[in-house]
Amino acid sequence: RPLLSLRSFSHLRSHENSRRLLSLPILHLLPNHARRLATRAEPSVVTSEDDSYGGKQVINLTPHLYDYVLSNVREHPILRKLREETSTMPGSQMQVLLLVSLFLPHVVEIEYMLSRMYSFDMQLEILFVSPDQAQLLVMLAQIIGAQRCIEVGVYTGYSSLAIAMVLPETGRLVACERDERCLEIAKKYYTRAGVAHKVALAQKKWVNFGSKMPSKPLLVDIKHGLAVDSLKSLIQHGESSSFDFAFVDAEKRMYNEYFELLLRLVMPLLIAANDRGGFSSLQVRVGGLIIIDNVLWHGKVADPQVNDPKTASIRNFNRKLLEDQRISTSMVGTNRGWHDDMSEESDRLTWM
Ligand SMILES: C[S@@+](CC[C@H](N)C(=O)[O-])C[C@H]1O[C@@H](n2cnc3c(N)ncnc32)[C@H](O)[C@@H]1O
Repeated sequence: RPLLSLRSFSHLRSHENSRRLLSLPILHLLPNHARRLATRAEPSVVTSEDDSYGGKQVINLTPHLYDYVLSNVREHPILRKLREETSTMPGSQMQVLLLVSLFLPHVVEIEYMLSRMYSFDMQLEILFVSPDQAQLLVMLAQIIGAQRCIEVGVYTGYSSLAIAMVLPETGRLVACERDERCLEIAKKYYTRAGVAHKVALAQKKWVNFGSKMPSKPLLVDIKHGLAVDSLKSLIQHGESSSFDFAFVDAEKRMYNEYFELLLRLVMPLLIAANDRGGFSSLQVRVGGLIIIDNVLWHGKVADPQVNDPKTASIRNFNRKLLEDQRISTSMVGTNRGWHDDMSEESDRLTWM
């Protein structure tokens, strides 16, 4: 019976208000097949509302089409195992973290507060990249010949494992994650896949950044295991301009801070020359790639009526990148997440 009423919502889906109805958390409570039915009536092609694009159409990834995409992904068996294990993890204990953090008097650092609150949001989010997104990440890393990578937001390690598996033996991935329980799972799979030696974990209290001198690991004090701490530590320990690839998938309101720190860490290949054959101040940045997940934020960034802090922050960040002359950017739509959760608009748009 609930199916019928939700199906009737789906006929109204193109209408703005009905869209919101379908985004209501109630859809999360439905079994997967009910969610699929509730969202099946979507058009398979979307046309830009702006006439100046001449009715430009893009394919809308319907559940059916997305299943087809997923059936065309190469996913390593170890990655599949990790995905299956991660998808059974409960998120229910996370609300408690938010409440506890609000009463901790010594918690003053903004990232720390945000990261506690993040745990609350995590219940509502698709927590890790889908196999098709991982395939794209990996391919981009391979195309640029990535050697030294940073991941901000590891969770149980799906995307970092995918990247580490294609890095050369000399390659290194610095994995920034504040949740030690998640990292335990990640470590298990890094070992299982034989790539643990390529991954340097930026954990609470200390971090092993042994990538420059593998036999002599460098120990750095990290207060909360938070990403900004870790990135700053890398800079302080002389690792600027030594990475070539970064993937950001952690606290959304810290995107700008992550980005600015990563710009210092990710390698600008400086082509510096002038017509007299010497060096000049002309510097051309080529080579480094920073990929940032979730820049559509469940479609909320395009809705002027949504102004919650996280949406506003991502919207400002997107605007800033568009205007930032230091970088080349591209917003790339990937998918809606591999979960069967069809209640949200795609948020997996990525800046590169
Ligand atoms: C979306 S998940 C990452 C998923 C992962 N990239 C993947 O696709 O497999 C985000 C992760 O970022 C971590 N995180 C959130 N805020 C953080 C912070 N301030 N510092 C470090 N990690 C953080 C969370 O604990 C969570 O595990």
